[in-house]
Amino acid sequence: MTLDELRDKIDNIDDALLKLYNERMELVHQVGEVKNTTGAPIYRPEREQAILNRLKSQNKGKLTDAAIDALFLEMFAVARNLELPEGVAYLGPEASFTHQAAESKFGAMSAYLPISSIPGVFREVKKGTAKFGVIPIENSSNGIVSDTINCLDEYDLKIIAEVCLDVHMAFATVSDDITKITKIYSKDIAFGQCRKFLQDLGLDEVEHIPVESTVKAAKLALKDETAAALCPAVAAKLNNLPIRFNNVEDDTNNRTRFFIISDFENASSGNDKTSLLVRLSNKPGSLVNFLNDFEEAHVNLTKIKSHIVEGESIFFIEFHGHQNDAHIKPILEKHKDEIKILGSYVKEIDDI
Ligand SMILES: C=C(O[C@@H]1C=C(C(=O)O)C=C[C@H]1O)C(=O)O
Repeated sequence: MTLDELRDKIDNIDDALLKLYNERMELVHQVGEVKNTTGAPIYRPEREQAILNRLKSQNKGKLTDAAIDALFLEMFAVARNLELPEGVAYLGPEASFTHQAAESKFGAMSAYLPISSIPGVFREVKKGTAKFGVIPIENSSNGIVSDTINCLDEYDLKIIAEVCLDVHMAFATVSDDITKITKIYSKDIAFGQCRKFLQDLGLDEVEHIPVESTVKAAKLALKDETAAALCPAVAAKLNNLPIRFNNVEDDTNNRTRFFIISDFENASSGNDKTSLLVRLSNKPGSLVNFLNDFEEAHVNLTKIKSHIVEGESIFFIEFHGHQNDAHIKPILEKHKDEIKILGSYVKEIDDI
């Protein structure tokens, strides 16, 4: 086929897609009307996951699973935004990893609100400035984010989804001669994450200047030919700062898990995880007794971390299943005075 013939065929497919998209949006609108009569939330992550699973299982074409996610998640986000524009507060600044996590769920059409602290994200969702909040919960190298646990304890909001991102750092500078670099800007934690790379390039001895965000690091490095930034590739691109090396972190499996919080509870998807905060009485065996109930019901516990809130020890616990599942509900009911259910949501990963 000639180029023109191929392009004619593509144009015909795009025309058909446009018609189908509009037909689909009309149906989503009708679903929205049904939801409005009952006050049900527009966003249903478990329904979106079911659609993605179905499509992936029947897919026979060139699209990979990741490509199906990318195309359809964006379409879901567009559909929801046509129904009700979504405000998404995230731990900023722009181009932070949390921003990337937010965009992976809420697409290009949502109204994003960068917030400078984790408690600030919770406050804005509670006030209703934003319908959704996105915050980090744990990193594979640095562990649990205490601020997030404290806020989950303090605020009456629900975890409605989890997102896991690979965390990669880039080394970016306007200089084309690495030996002329005299200072490196980044977040304090990132210098430690890239220590071996800096040693290998003889950059461990130059001045390391910690700044509040990697985006700020990129901005500062742009103005100075003797400076470089350690920052996510998107932060460098956003500031037109040339990337010299990609993936410079020591642990290339470095991952961060994020929670999406809102003011509603998800229905069961059949593939869920639940997070709890547990305050047990200070008696011998109370933790073992609590955990035994899960074992007896064959519930797969995936995480247990102790955490101190205002001098008091609490446990952050996660398990496979939904809070309304028949084998889980009685356990949560039995311990209702000791637990705070933080949310049940579609399981994206087994554990970080
Ligand atoms: C249309 C619905 O609402 C939203 C949009 C969806 C979609 O575009 O398919 C799916 C789930 C919801 O987030 C629905 O709940 O079915």
